[in-house]
Amino acid sequence: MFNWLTGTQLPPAIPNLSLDDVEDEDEQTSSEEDTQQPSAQPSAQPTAPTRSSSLLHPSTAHAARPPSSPFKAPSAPNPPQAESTLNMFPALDSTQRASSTTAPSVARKKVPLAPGHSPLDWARLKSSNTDLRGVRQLDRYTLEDIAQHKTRNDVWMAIQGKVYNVTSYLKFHPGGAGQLMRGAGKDATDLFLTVHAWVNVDALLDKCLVGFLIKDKPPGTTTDLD
Ligand code: HEM
Repeated sequence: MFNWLTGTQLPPAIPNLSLDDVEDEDEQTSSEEDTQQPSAQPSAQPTAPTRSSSLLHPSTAHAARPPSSPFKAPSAPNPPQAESTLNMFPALDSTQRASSTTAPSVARKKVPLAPGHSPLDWARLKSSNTDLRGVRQLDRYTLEDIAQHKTRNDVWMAIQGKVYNVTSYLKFHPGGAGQLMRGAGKDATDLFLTVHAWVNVDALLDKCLVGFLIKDKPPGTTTDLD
C-alpha cells in the first residue's frame, strides 16, 4: 500500500488487510512486468490499475513487494545532534525561509503593541482625516534636512527615495519604536530592506509622505498636495 502522506511504501502485514490478495496481486504484477504481457494475465478487477503501473515508477516497483518479514526491527536512533544545524529544516540558508536567520546585525523580533496600536488601528488612523505629515505640501529634502528630524516627537526618514514623517507610526511599528528609531533622520533604505524587504512601505506610510530625497536642493521648489 502506498502512503500518500509520507510518500513511502507500507508493508502489507497490517491487520484487517487481505494479505493473501495483496501478495497474489504483487505476484501477478511482477509477472506482468517480467513478461511484458499485461493483458495475458487474468485479473479479478481488470479495470483497476495495478500499483506498479499507476503509482510506482518501474525502477521502484520492487519496493512494493512485501519483505520476507513484514516487521522491521527498529534501527538505532540517530546520534544526538542538538548543537548541529545540519538537520534543520528548512536549512538556515534555504530560500524557504522568509528571512535568513544569519541576517546581519538585526534579529527578527516583534514586540507586543500597546492596545489601540494594531495594524488595523493604524489603517483606521490613516483613513481618518488626521494629519500624519505635519507639512502643508510635498517638498524635496536633502539628507541634511532629514537629519533635523530625529527625536521621538519628530521622526523623519527616507526610504527608497521618499521621505516620510514616521512620528505617528512609532507606536504602531511591529518591531517596536526603538527599532524604527534606528532609521531616524537618515536614508534608512538599506536598513529597512535588510530587516523586511517584503513590507510595503508605500501602502503603509502613504499618509506620512512629506516629500522626496534629493542630493542638492534647488531653491523654492515644492509640489502641492491637492
Ligand atoms: C528603518 C528602520 C526599521 C527597522 C530597524 C525596523 C525593524 C523591524 C523589526 C526588528 C521588526 C520585527 C521583526 C520582523 O518581523 O522582521 C519589524 C517588523 C515590521 N516593521 Fe519594521 N523596521 C524599520 C522600519 C519600518 C518602517 C518604515 C515600516 C513601515 C513601512 C516598518 C514596518 C514593519 C512591519 C509591517 C513589520 C512586521 C513585519 C512582518 O510581520 O513580517 N518598519 N521591523
